[in-house]
Amino acid sequence: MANSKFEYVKQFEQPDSLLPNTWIVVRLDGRGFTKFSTKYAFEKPNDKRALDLMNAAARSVMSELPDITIAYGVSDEYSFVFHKSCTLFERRASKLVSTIVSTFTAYYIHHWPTYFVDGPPLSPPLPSFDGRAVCYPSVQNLRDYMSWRQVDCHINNLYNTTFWALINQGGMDGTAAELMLKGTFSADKNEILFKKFGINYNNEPEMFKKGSVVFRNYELVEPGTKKVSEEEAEEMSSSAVPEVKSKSQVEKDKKVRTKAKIVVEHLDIIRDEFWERRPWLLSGTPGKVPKEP
Ligand SMILES: Nc1nc2c(ncn2[C@@H]2O[C@H](COP(=O)(O)OP(=O)(O)OP(=O)(O)O)[C@@H](O)[C@H]2O)c(=O)[nH]1
Ligand SMILES: [Mg+2]
Ligand SMILES: [Mg+2]
Repeated sequence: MANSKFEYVKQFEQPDSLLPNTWIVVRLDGRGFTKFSTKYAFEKPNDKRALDLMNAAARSVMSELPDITIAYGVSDEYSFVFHKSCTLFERRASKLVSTIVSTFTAYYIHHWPTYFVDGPPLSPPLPSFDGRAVCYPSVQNLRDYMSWRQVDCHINNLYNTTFWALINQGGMDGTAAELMLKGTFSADKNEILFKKFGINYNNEPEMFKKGSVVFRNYELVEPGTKKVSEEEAEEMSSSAVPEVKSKSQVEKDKKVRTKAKIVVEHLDIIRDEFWERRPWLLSGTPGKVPKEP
């Protein structure tokens, strides 16, 4: 077919492929959730319904996109990780980000009535999310990114738990609570919680303290057996030439991934153990699907 005289406008489209052979993290974040959480009376500082809803939406995203290796969520944000060998959408940033953000938003709204059973139904302005993609060249960089988010979760949660205890149980107003916490360290906050309110921070729900990690579950590897150490994983995935899997291997991996159960856990992802027991997360090759009991 002959080109129309308008077709030249295609030249204005810019390529936006992400750097090959790097880990892609797409992080989304709720737009104006300070206001949104007030509108729907989220419990302070943590609303289990809201977090379970975020996790349900993330799990739905993962089941629609088998290329996602792992996801981590806290508060109104979620990070989705693609293996460095991933070639989905030719690694085009806008396609990856817009697909993840719109799929997540659609499921957030879809699952809303399951988690907010008693409250008012959603009404405009409806929840929306922004998103960005960042490339990390090494396993160490990727793990440091994940650790950064989980440390952030811990710091914010300890602060918020203490802040709201001072207000709800201590009868302080926001300004006084803020002033009291100014310049305090973690140990001080733990002590305030315990001495003033008898709260042992360690006994707070794991989801609040650690955030949520979503991944495909295969048979766990016993530590000390067939584990892939961080160095080995780094070696496996640090080849200068991007790993190219055959089409049939890609299809086979996809089948196994689709079969695997997607789980939501609240685990320490900073320490080695989490990664060592789940070598498939960094190797990119699916593990063995556990037999039904
Ligand atoms: N009460 C309550 N609020 C929450 C909960 N989770 C998230 N939020 C709110 O969501 C906000 C998320 O912070 P940000 O993402 O930094 O801020 P934002 O208001 O969403 O603004 P932008 O992200 O810049 O659009 C928190 O400050 C809380 O106000 C929850 O479980 N309970
Ligand atoms: Mg936000
Ligand atoms: Mg946020």
